[in-house]
Amino acid sequence: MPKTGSNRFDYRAEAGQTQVNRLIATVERLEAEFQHRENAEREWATERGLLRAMIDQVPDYLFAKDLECRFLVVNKAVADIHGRARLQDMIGKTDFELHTPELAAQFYEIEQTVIQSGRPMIDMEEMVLDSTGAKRWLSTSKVPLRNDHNEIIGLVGISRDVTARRQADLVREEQALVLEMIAMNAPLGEVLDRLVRLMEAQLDGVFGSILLLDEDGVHLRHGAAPSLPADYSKAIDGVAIGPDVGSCGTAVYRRQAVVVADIASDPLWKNYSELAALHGLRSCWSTPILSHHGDVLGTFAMYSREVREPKSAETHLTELTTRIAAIAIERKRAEDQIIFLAHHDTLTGLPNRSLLKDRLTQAMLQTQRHNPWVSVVFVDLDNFKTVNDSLGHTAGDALLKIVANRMVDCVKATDTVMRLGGDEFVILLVDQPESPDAISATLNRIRAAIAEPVPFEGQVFHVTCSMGVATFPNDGSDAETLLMNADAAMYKAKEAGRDGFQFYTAEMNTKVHERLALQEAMRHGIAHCEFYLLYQPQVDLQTGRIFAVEALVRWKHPTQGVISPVHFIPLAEETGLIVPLGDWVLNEACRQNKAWQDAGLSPVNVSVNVSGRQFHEKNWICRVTRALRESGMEARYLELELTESLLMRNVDQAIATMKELQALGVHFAIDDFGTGYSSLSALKNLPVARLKIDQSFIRNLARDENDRGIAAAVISLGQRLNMRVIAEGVETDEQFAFLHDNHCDEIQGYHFSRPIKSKAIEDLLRSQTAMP
Ligand SMILES: Nc1nc2c(ncn2[C@@H]2O[C@@H]3COP(=O)(O)O[C@H]4[C@@H](O)[C@H](n5cnc6c(=O)[nH]c(N)nc65)O[C@@H]4COP(=O)(O)O[C@H]3[C@H]2O)c(=O)[nH]1
Repeated sequence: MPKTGSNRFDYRAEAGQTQVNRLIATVERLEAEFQHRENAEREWATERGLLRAMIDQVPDYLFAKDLECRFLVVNKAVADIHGRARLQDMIGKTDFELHTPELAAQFYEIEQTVIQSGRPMIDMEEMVLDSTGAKRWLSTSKVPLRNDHNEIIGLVGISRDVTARRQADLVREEQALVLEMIAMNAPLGEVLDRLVRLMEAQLDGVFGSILLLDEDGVHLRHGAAPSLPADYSKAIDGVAIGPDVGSCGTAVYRRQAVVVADIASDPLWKNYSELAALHGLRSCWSTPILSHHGDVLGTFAMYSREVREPKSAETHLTELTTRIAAIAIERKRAEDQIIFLAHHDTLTGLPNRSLLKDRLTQAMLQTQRHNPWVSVVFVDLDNFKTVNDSLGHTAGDALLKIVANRMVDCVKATDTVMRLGGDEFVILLVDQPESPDAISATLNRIRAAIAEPVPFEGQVFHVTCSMGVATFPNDGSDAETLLMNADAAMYKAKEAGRDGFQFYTAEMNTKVHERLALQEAMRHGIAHCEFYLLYQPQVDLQTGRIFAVEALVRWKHPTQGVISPVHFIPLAEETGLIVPLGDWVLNEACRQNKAWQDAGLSPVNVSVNVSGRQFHEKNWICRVTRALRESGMEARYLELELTESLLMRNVDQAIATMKELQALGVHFAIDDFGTGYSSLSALKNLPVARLKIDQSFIRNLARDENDRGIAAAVISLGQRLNMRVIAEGVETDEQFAFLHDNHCDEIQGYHFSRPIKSKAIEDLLRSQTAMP
């Protein structure tokens, strides 16, 4: 560049160069700065974008509000829950534009507290309605929003949707309440009602209904439907289940859940869609309620006014609630069953003793108002014990059931037949006209019905009954007296020959007292040796010789004189006094027989009657061996007479006991043969040496063709079973001749000798010993 002549120029040029350089530097700096700022802005935009994406993708609700609680920032979740498509639509809004005034005011108050106090609120539970109107539970934290100068300029909030947890908690709490109700025996209707309401509270726009399956297993009955239209519930009450009976009838029929989303078009509802439409019901899903055994107890149905299906959470909740309904129903049924069992006899299903006084008292109260009579009829079966003992308990039970049904069939629906236990029944006849004839007509019907033959497992047996009647108000003014008097009348009917009835009369009470007195006197008599034995000879028909004597007990009462065993043995058996008395008889009979032998008389057997009560004593065998040991009499001279019914009660047990005694040498005879129901096979296995034909067949031999046939058959049967056959109660020459002609082995009866004292037997045996 030229230096001379151009100093100014140079200067200027130099100056210009510096300026340019500076400019360039400035431009470059600006450029760099600009670049830097651009970079920073780009980074900032990226960061903002990331931040936005982040807060929008968080499922929780995030927002910031200014001091007036207007939205400054919201994330997408907030816009969604409020049904806004764009985030901007939320900015500047307050809760008063989004929620009900009450809810908005509540939010406003809380937020102002946060802003003014500067203290955050953490994890508050609050309920909001979403854009669809559904309830949502939020767990919300709100903290103050501050600027760089630490001044509060608003608040920041974050909310989490805890609706599912909250619902589960509520359901659990409600379920616990319902279970508590079940445990506290609340009425079933109330429990089911609560369950339905629980479901309704959880599922929006849904009405619950519980139907119960009737005992007949076919019809559905109303259980609970607090929100369904009452007319609709009424219309479906009693509907029969089937393959196309709406949702519920079909669910029970199929034993599986049935979901009908649109009642109007579903074929399962073809017969009921009109009814549903009438009440605005559009969808129905029904779940069968199953017992823990898998039996259907009813249905749990949810109706809605819209076409819809249950969501999986709803199905889950329905299943859970249905299980609780099952527990409630089963519990109620068990309770009903317990109450029924407590008041009813399990065998016959009739009311039992526990209801008797109550029913009787009620009947008497009614009577006082309307004035007809109430009769209490005590019924006792006459020969039930024989059937039960000889044919076993199954036959006995079957008989009781048949007899119970027959009695029920004979009386009016308003009368009550009750079983007291065993073969004792009480019938309560109410609304009786004041006429003994009308009562007699009813009782005769009952008597005839019971006496009808009873077929059982190929056999036919007969029972009769004895009945005693006491009528209110004449025969007693309270339940207790009436029952006692009816009982006394029944005893009278027994005494009068059974198979009949007696009306109570005042004298009967003395009979009852007499019985009690007799029992007491017998106890005293045993302790004071008032009993003694008579002996009745048993004679061999071929040789005419006495081969045995039967020991028969007598009671010498200090004031009443000698009492026959017919009068005291049944009572002794009933009260258990037969055990000590029977022991005494056995010991005395053995002692006496040994004494005769020791006196040099030809040895005979001694036959002793044994009652069921004695035979079933645990140490019966020991008692017999002790009697033998103490008397010194050989076992082969002892014969024990057991009745046919006693033996048949438990044949195997009887055989075992008998065999043990037989091994010692003791013999056995079956007494009163022909009055029970021995089976031939049982008879064959019994270790019995002798059959005693019951005297009732001998008594009428001369007159009764049947009795002659029976006696002849028993003789032949016994002999074929290798037993000796003895006829008892032989009184007349004709009887004797018949038995002789029919080859009976032995006889016992007044024809030869009455029961006589030991001294008289001694004389008879002595004369026999002297005979060749
Ligand atoms: N009409 C009539 N009767 C006759 C004739 N021959 C005997 N008798 C009676 O018939 C009964 C026979 O005794 P059973 O059938 O064992 O019937 C006995 C027996 O079942 C029971 N019994 C008697 N003593 C005892 C005993 O020591 N223990 C037990 N468990 N029962 C006894 O009392 C029942 C009645 O005994 P009894 O009054 O002594 O009556 C006796 C006897 O006196 C006759 O030709 N005509």
